[in-house]
Amino acid sequence: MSARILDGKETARAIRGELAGRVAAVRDRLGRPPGLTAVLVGDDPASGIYVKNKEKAAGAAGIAGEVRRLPGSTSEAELLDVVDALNADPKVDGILVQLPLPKGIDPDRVIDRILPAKDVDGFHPENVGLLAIGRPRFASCTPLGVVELLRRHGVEVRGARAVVLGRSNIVGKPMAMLLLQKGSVGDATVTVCHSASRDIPAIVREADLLVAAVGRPGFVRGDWIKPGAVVVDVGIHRREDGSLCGDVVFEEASEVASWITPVPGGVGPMTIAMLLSNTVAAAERAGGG
Ligand SMILES: NC(=O)C1=CN([C@@H]2O[C@H](COP(=O)(O)OP(=O)(O)OC[C@H]3O[C@@H](n4cnc5c(N)ncnc54)[C@H](OP(=O)(O)O)[C@@H]3O)[C@@H](O)[C@H]2O)C=CC1
Ligand SMILES: Nc1nc(=O)c2c([nH]1)NC[C@@H]1CN(c3ccc(C(=O)N[C@@H](CCC(=O)O)C(=O)O)cc3)C=[N+]21
Ligand SMILES: [Mg+2]
Repeated sequence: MSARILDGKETARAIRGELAGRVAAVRDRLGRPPGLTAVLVGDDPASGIYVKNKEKAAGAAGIAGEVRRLPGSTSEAELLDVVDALNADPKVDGILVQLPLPKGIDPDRVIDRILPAKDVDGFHPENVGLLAIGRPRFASCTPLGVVELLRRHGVEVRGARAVVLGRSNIVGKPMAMLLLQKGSVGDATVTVCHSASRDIPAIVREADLLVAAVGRPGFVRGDWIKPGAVVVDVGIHRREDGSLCGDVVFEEASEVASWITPVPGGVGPMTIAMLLSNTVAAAERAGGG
């Protein structure tokens, strides 16, 4: 069997198109477009690429996207001042501080400082808590993108045995929480694996839906996949030849799965689409809308 492709690039394009009407309505009501500011500290090359992609996508959707580039020598206090200024800026609906931050800056202190109503990454404890109790406001963009990608391809999650590989606050944990939500895109039976989990291949073999977010290239092999399972690969790694690959050996898994995400062109573009969608939602709520 050859798996069908969960096309994140095309789906993200469609979502950007659908946001246009909402962006126009915000412009009418507020007299300005939705605003998103990404803060990039230091010059990590991968972070630089992601932030540039976000800026481009924002522009394509009619959102005023700005990048604040700060030197790697920036102190935590200086970064907190920048966050305070963005919190107070009425033209900024969404704030994103690109992770990882340089050593010496505590990411938790920075995330805690972002106004929850502008936290379009969905990393602030208030937004994480709202998701955990089934009242999501802003959910983390990557897992939200996964769920939206599945929904738009008609992939049924309800009742499925889902296995999430990875428990990070950005991907694994919120992914598990979204799949666990009551109704609509949730209602899965969720297992979460991490570095202390025993016999991961055996756990993965039970999965109807697998989400791989371990950050290890080629970690998941084809013979771990249950025939007909849905495979979502969040991992992204640059090979020595410059090409990209995921946490799953695509060539093997696509022989067994029913649906699979490619890398690139799968989860990555959906992450950015959800960031834009969260930003438009923040703008819609701004000024009492
Ligand atoms: N496409 C996109 O939009 C995005 C892609 N990514 C990519 O997704 C991947 C994961 O990102 P992120 O969650 O931030 O990564 P982290 O490194 O923060 O988390 C990795 C998780 O995987 C677990 N893990 C690591 N090694 C193993 C192992 N050998 N066996 C079992 N579990 C293991 C860790 O366990 P423990 O907790 O025990 O340490 C941890 O929970 C990366 O490749 C990243 O680049 C990330 C964000 C967005
Ligand atoms: N505060 C914060 N929020 C994030 O959402 C965040 C972050 N920090 N730090 C890093 C991770 C990683 N991440 C990606 C976004 C887009 C692609 C993406 O566009 N990927 C393309 C390819 C990109 C390329 O060509 O390199 C694809 O998969 O097709 C990938 C990864 C967001 N993250
Ligand atoms: Mg995100």
